[in-house]
Amino acid sequence: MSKMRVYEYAKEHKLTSKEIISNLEGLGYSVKSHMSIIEDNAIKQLNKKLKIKTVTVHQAETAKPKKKNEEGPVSQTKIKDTRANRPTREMNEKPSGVTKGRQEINRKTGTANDSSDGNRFGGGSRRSGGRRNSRSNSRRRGAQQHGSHQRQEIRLPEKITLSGSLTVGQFAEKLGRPSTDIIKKLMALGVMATKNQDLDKETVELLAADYGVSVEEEVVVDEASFEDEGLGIDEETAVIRPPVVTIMGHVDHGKTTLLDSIRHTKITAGEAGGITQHIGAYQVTHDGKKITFLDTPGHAAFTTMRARGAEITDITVLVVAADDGVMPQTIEAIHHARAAKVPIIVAVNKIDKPNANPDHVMQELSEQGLVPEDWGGDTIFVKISAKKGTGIDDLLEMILLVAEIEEFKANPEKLARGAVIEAQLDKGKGPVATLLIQNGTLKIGDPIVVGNTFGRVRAMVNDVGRRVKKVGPSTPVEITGLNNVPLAGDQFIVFEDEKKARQIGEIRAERALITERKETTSKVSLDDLFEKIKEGEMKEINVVIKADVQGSVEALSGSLKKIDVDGVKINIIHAGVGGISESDIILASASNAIIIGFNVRPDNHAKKVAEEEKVDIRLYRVIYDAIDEMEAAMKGMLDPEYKEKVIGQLEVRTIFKVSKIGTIAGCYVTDGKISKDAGIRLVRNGVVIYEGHVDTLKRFKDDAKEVKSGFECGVTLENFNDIKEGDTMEAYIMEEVQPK
Ligand SMILES: Nc1nc2c(ncn2[C@@H]2O[C@H](COP(=O)(O)OP(=O)(O)OP(=O)(O)O)[C@@H](O)[C@H]2O)c(=O)[nH]1
Repeated sequence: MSKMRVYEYAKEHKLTSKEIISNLEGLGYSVKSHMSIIEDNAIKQLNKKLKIKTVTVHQAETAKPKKKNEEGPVSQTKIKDTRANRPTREMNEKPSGVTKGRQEINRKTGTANDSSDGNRFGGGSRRSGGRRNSRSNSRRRGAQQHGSHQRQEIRLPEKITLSGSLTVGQFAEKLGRPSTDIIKKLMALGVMATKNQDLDKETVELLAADYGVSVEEEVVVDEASFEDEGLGIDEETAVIRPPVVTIMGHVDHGKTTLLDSIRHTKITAGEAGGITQHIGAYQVTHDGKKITFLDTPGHAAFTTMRARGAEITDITVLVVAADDGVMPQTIEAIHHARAAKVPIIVAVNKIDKPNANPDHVMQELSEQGLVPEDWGGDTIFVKISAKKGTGIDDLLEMILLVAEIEEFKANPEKLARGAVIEAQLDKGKGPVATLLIQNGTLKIGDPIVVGNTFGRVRAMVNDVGRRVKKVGPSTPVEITGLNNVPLAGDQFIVFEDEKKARQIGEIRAERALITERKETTSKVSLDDLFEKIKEGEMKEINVVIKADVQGSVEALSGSLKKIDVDGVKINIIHAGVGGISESDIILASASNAIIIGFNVRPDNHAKKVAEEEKVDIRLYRVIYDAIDEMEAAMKGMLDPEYKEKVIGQLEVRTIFKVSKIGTIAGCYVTDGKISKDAGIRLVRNGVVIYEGHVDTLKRFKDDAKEVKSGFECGVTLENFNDIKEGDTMEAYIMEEVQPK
């Protein structure tokens, strides 16, 4: 028997590398990793042991503590006891509305601003009490001996719960007291309140304290910030999911070639025959196991996703060309993968090249801390030729091996969660987004919130262009049915009902708008603007874009930037979320820009300023209308090319000299026509002796716009009187050459 690696032995015996490692360790061997070599002797011992002890190993496995993605069930509410005993000082810091009344309360009752005195509302008898409200709760709840409480027969609750604010009526209901009691109490304290008036948290707490009732604050989990919850992976029910792999490396080292090579040789079994479709990610099957590859190589995309909070990559394949070695972007890629704590597999590419030097690559990478297993390290190196397809199977096998060790898991039975890989606006389909399912299963019809937009999954198409009805974890799928275009890296969540999805989607859009507004108000700078205008000679149209959500802003900016009509481009000087404001108008006015509003309108003040400043505001509800109109406007804006078109010929038959007017040529139109706005070339004996414009054109005594062939007319020329009988006139116009 010869020696073999741990994973090879595991594969042969249909066990996991982990199991083999723990068995070897049980036999007293020290094993570094799944790539470690097992010597002949150990194999013999292992064979012997496994026959007897396989069961034990499994038991040991199940008893192990859970490792990754360990999260408890997501609880909806957390109860926090805020005990109604707040320092009076806080009240004085917030003098507004109902809250303001409490300041007066303190003055009236003469209660000291001191938290040790809990009886802020009580008046005479209370003031001498000096007890802390929270401590006196039970006594008061019981006998209700003092003041108005004596008359109340219904027992007060021990505590009430509060989330946000309560109306007077709601508060009364919670206490089991008539609203009038509460209103009276507030009145006594100098606050005039109606039943429907909102009481803020502090007021509720103070009133409750006065009744000796404690207040528990219900902290509702903010469902609109679903990113904060994590993916909700439940280890108890989680099952293994395919790994998601990103390929990184230096320019020209073969990332794209590798992605293509894997895709073409390994299209998901059963899906062969489908039409390869670029949706930003694809899945292949190797040894009956799936692997998902993100189709956008390079760390820019990887980092953009991460910057947006989406951590979708499980494994990084670092491509290094064997004929070029470690390059700046190779090192960058290592840093990015490390920052994301993603395991790295090195693919030493282009080994088919005569000058390939894989050892050199290994040595250079060792210096970066990626030491090959053969050299005692723990980094997997695979030698490949992406071009020739060499070593692709080995690479896939290593990816599956790492996946086996890492145990990437998800709960297919849950509602789907995940991230956007890419998204765009399709002319026919509307917003289209490729989603990667990270947990749960996504189904047609699912109400979904994606980034700051929402919708209902209308259709799903997989990476080979097939329509699918549901997709599980680690699967990329292109969906339609969203209201707007999300951004790559945005996260998504499916809700049970559409109403909820809409509600959450709207909250998120609103929040994004507020954040955006805060950011943009400080960004606008006229100085920058003038700098930009001074730059270069290139003709460009300045545009300010305002839209309802960030997705639309980006979709619109992206499409407008792509418009290029004979070298004239659109220059977006400012783009933001929110209504069109005065500052947008001023900006547009100063930079001679057009404002494009998508699903937003200018407020009245902005409208007025726009009129004064003569700023053009264009409002659209369909992104494509905006783009089409801009393009058309740009065609009109180009310096038009003109060519002359002769429209008529005239003969000068008589001359009238009129002192005040000058020379009137009595003409006959021999061909075509003459029009008032035509250009005229006066030709005498084949020589052009005048070129200019018609001054007056008359039929008998009346002004005429045009006179056609076969008719007579009187013509005077602009600043020219030397017209003679027998001259001919050529009438022409300049015609714009339409751009193709
Ligand atoms: N001989 C050989 N050439 C290869 C191999 N893999 C890629 N190439 C060639 O290397 C060049 C660059 O390959 P790409 O796949 O475009 O490299 P990339 O890393 O995606 O490059 P960027 O997209 O520019 O970052 C192409 O001409 C490929 O044909 C290989 O295994 N052997």
